[in-house]
Amino acid sequence: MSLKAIIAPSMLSSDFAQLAKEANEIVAVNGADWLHMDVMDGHFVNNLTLGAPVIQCLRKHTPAFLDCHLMVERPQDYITPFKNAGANLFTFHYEATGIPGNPITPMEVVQQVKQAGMFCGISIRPPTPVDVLLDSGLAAAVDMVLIMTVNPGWGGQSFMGEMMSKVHTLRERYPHLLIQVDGGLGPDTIDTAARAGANVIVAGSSVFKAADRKGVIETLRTAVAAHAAAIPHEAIVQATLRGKEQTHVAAHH
Ligand SMILES: O=C(CO)[C@H](O)[C@H](O)COP(=O)(O)O
Repeated sequence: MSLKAIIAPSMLSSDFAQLAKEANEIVAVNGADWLHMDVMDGHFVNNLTLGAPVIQCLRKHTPAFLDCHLMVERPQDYITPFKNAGANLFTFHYEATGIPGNPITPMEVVQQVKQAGMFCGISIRPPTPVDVLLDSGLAAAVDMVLIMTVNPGWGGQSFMGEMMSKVHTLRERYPHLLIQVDGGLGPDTIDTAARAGANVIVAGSSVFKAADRKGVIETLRTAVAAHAAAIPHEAIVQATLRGKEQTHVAAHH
């Protein structure tokens, strides 16, 4: 089965006190593909959310694909804990590496994530130009690029349409790349992102605050599918579909 769009609701907007229930429902009942887990350390961003212990607990309750977005300093310190906790995808920030306090290069982090056996994503904040991912070979080395469409830290912010030029540049250079966008995505902004070439959509408040969560997820999927080709990353597609199927099976027993 092919997949043109990956819809990843941000669990930051769910009820953390009922995380496992919310996670399984959003996949098995509402049709999401991934669970987007916002990991914030209170240093790289001002907010503090969850870490590997919560991922490990959640993994015991759901077989769904766990898309972990690490908004943390020293991302390399989290690779083994997240792998052991059951994360599928480990996305770290370019800006957290290659700096005086953390001189490890982003490419070294990519290699370590892959050696650990996870898919690897790299993210850039709004002020960071997309060029840093191009000639460095980073966009070609990772499984996914995450273009932030808000300043990371909080859900419920407004979508920054001016980030779409980054998505467009990446899509032109890398027709097969998974390009994730995160921040302010919903039915009102999805067409702009889909037209630019995004095919992995994080949506927090627009999904979890909706009366019809399934309808919002379907709207996002349809908009992306209108512009996207089938995702050619076979390993990620298989892991996604396996996670969905097993979540459906578990929910109906
Ligand atoms: O990474 C994030 C914040 O840093 C969140 O994933 C993002 O903001 C999603 O929330 P919303 O869809 O409500 O904007």
